Amino acid sequence: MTTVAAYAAPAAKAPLERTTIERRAVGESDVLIDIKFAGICHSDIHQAREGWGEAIFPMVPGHEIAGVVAEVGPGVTKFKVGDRVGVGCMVDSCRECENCLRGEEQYCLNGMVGTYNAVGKDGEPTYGGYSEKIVVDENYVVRIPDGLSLDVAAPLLCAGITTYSPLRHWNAGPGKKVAIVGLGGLGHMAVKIAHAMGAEVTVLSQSLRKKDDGLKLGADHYHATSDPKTFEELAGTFDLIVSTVSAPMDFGALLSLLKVDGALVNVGAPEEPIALNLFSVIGGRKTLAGSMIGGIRETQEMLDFCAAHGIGAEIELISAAEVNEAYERVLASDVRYRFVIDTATI
Ligand SMILES: NC(=O)c1ccc[n+]([C@@H]2O[C@H](COP(=O)([O-])OP(=O)(O)OC[C@H]3O[C@@H](n4cnc5c(N)ncnc54)[C@H](O)[C@@H]3O)[C@@H](O)[C@H]2O)c1
Ligand SMILES: [Zn+2]
Repeated sequence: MTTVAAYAAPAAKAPLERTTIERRAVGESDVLIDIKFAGICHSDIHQAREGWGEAIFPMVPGHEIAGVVAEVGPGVTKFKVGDRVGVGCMVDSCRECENCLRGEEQYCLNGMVGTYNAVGKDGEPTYGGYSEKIVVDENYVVRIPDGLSLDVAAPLLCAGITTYSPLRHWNAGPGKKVAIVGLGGLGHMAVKIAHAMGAEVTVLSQSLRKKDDGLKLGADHYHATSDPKTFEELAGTFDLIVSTVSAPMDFGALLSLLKVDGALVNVGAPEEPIALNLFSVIGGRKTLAGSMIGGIRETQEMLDFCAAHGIGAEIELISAAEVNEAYERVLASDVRYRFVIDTATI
């Protein structure tokens, strides 16, 4: 076991504070990673404040982890000391169910093991990336390509894969009109990735406040959802809409923007349910779907895609002591576009 410094929420809604945690000894197929950077995902805040239900405390959030391999177990074949690596939202799964076997471990029928706020196969709680080091089985670790700096790569491990996966699955690409709802951490990655895939990209944001940024990120069009004219003008326009909004939205209004056979894919995880009039999917044979992160193989594919297209996150690098302030700014939609903790400051 190794004692490492970390930032943890001691209880629901309590501010995060510096503490120490134990990491397990490096086992047969484990790698020990020196964490360099950890992104702050809105899911960290939902969980640290028990917005999704009862959680495990103390909680060390962080599932956008970028670092360097410091030690490998005797059975490790994929990584060596010094490799640049990432860890996302899961650190284990059953490896035997049909979903694990086809590389979609995020949908493990026996429950994936979350990077934090979960219990590992050893019966111990898992602790996430707001810490100096982490020990992870090599099968749940991905390689960060040389062309990507670790700081801008960290958010790809959740925000990147969560948007890449549905964009791929629903075939975003040339000739497709794709709308991204919400221009936060996930939304800004979705814009960059959909643009790189060759789609015609529209941002649907609450206001036009971030329009210049959105166009620079790769959007072709930018509209405010607070303006009723947006919904008149864009009715029946899109093949695919990806919603990244962290609060309940009017999904009926978004569905009206789809073409016949279009799909609205929600990746946002609001704490409250929504009400939906089902006539909004009947008319136009529309699909309302969801998507959760991506499998390990697809996460590697996404990192390679991002490196090939020169895509990293737009980040604001902060020290660990600034994490509570950063949470408030995320909640106030005041982030451009991902806070990343420099873990050397823990
Ligand atoms: N499906 C998954 O696998 C997955 C993975 C990561 C995050 N998430 C969830 O996705 C959501 C977004 O995460 P993020 O890290 O990008 O958060 P974020 O805070 O960076 O971005 C959320 C965006 O939603 C906008 N927004 C908030 N309230 C709104 C409202 N009422 N109307 C319109 N827009 C509104 C914000 O302005 C912001 O642009 C969170 O709920 C998070 O938990 C899901
Ligand atoms: Zn996340």
